[in-house]
Amino acid sequence: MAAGRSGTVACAAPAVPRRPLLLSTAAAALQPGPVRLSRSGSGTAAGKLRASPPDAAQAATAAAFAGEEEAFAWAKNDNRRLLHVVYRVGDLDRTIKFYTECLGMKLLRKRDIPEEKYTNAFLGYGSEDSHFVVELTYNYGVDKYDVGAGFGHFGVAVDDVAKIVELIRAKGGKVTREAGPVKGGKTVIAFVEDPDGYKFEIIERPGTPEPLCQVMLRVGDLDRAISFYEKACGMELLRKRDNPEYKYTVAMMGYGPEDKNAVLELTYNYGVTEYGKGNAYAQVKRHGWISFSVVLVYWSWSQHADT
Ligand SMILES: C[C@@H](O)C(=O)SC[C@H](NC(=O)CC[C@H](N)C(=O)O)C(=O)NCC(=O)O
Ligand SMILES: [Zn+2]
Repeated sequence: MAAGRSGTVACAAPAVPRRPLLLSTAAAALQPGPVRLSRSGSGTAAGKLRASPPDAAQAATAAAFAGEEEAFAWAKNDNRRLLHVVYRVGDLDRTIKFYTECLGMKLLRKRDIPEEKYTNAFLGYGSEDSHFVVELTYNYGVDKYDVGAGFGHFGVAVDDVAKIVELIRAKGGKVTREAGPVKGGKTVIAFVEDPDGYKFEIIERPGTPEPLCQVMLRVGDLDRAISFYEKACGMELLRKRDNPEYKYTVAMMGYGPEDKNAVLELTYNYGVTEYGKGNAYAQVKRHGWISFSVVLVYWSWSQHADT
């Protein structure tokens, strides 16, 4: 059984105002006025996060933010980082084996939620308190997902790309692009695929403190995407580079220098304004877009709502 793939990128914002946070971001532009976040239903992520119009009490709380500018200012002034990226896999042990034996990640924790019929596993290059990690979701009985083109790749920084590529090949991993300088640049990269077909760009960047260094998403309008991640998520545009020879522009967004922090790599391919439903990308973009800000604000809120 296959299902559309979707994923979200979550952030932590350890220090946030102690008032209930209302989602008042570019995402709320889809609904009049600020909206409140809540968990409901029993989606794969232990209840889907929903944004819903506020009732009178919530509207009163919304006064806590004088307006959109203040809400955006909050996003900008917060001390935050990219926390984890969550996506679905068809066989948890198969993926854990590949990520630990071929990509050098550690299994950080695993939790089974039988009542919701899914199991999560967190893997990364260090503790979740200080590193960007992956959160894998296995839904009982779903062994295959439709991986399409809106999601581009994860980036893993290593000391020696060629060596990692040979290790992956020796272990039966799928190398889709041999080690060598990136087209139009100098950085040595390679591409491999994990057992579900998610692409990993192996990037030669010795000594980085954050080996899981990129999530690449293809976007249909780069300026719109940059504005969202700046305004709604408080990210900074770290670098923008046009590659006319290869007809794409890339923008790196994040909360700190690219060589020390995980970043969102937004790729605009000339003339491609959306990544079709057929490959389940629209909801990944929309889902990632909404749940990105929802998870971002929810995470902050949930950390303080009960204190
Ligand atoms: C900055 C670094 O992390 C990159 O990922 S650049 C790699 C480069 N990207 C693209 O070409 C993006 C456009 C492409 N049409 C797409 O949608 O993925 C890349 O993949 N280069 C290929 C190579 O062989 O160098
Ligand atoms: Zn990349």
